[in-house]
Amino acid sequence: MASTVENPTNIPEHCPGTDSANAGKASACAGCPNQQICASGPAGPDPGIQLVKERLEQVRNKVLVLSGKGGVGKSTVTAMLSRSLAARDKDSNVAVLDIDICGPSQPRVMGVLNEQVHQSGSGWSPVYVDDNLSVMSIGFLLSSPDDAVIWRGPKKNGMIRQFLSEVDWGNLDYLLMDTPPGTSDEHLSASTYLSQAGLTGAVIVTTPQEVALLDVRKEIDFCKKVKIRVLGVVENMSIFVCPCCKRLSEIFPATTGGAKKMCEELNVPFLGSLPLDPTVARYCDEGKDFISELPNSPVVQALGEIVKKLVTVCESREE
Ligand SMILES: Nc1ncnc2c1ncn2[C@@H]1O[C@H](COP(=O)(O)OP(=O)(O)OP(=O)(O)O)[C@@H](O)[C@H]1O
Repeated sequence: MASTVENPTNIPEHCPGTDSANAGKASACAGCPNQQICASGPAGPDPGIQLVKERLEQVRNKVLVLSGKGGVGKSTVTAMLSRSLAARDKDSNVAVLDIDICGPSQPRVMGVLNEQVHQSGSGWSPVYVDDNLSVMSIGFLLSSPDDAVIWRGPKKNGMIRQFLSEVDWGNLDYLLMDTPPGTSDEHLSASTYLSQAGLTGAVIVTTPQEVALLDVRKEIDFCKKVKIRVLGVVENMSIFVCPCCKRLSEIFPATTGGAKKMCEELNVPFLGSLPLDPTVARYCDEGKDFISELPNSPVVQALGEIVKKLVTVCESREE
């Protein structure tokens, strides 16, 4: 669990966590390369919090991407936002950290499925999608994309700590962190480790129907409880434009007014809506950059507006 861990697979499955009174002393600790460090350290705030703060000092905006429900397009939106942020200013540096430990999607969506990460003296090197766009994901550490990651909380916690404290991102303008749906171990770990590092806030992705919005309200409540600023809500798959007849259909009807109305009620920024476009799904499955290939698509146009708002919201904190 400490910064000296050489290989994340060394972390015992039932690791009690470094801030546990049992750290280094539990039966699960036997054989762990960090047993002595954990046993000798004071049980108190995790030293990883300071390591993360130091490592992310040169990352200007740290943004969590959250969703209440699964399958609403959070990973897709994370990838789209990162590509769009990187494309709008070639002098900026953007990165995606995939902390969806059990369901990493970023290697596929970003088109770097078979890449591997390398370790250097200054930490893990992320995988570069473009000169100014990089990705780190547990997917790069698995021997096959079909491998299942079946880990309990403390082990996920250790992995997230490593990702946040040991990746050599260099100078970054935006680090977008793709999380699993809901509010689980990964979210708690990330919010704890980022607590001193100056987390900019969270973007929440939803679809328009009430069943998804219900969970977004819980996500917003989670953010309030752990003091994460809600940067805004993106409504994904809001409308479907038929590629043949151009008719508009609401595949997921906004029976209660959709995300915009909810944002007004809860007084959080609404960043915009993205249409449902089968080309997007196909391009993401193939890991292709549709932003540069389909600049006139309604999704890319809408994305441009969302990114503009997101940048304004992020910069407003930096005054
Ligand atoms: N705007 C869109 N138009 C068309 N397809 C989309 C759009 N957004 C997402 N999709 C597709 O919807 C599916 C689910 O998206 P994605 O994997 O990003 O969801 P998710 O919320 O990250 O899911 P989970 O967190 O449960 O893994 C994917 O096949 C993706 O290509």
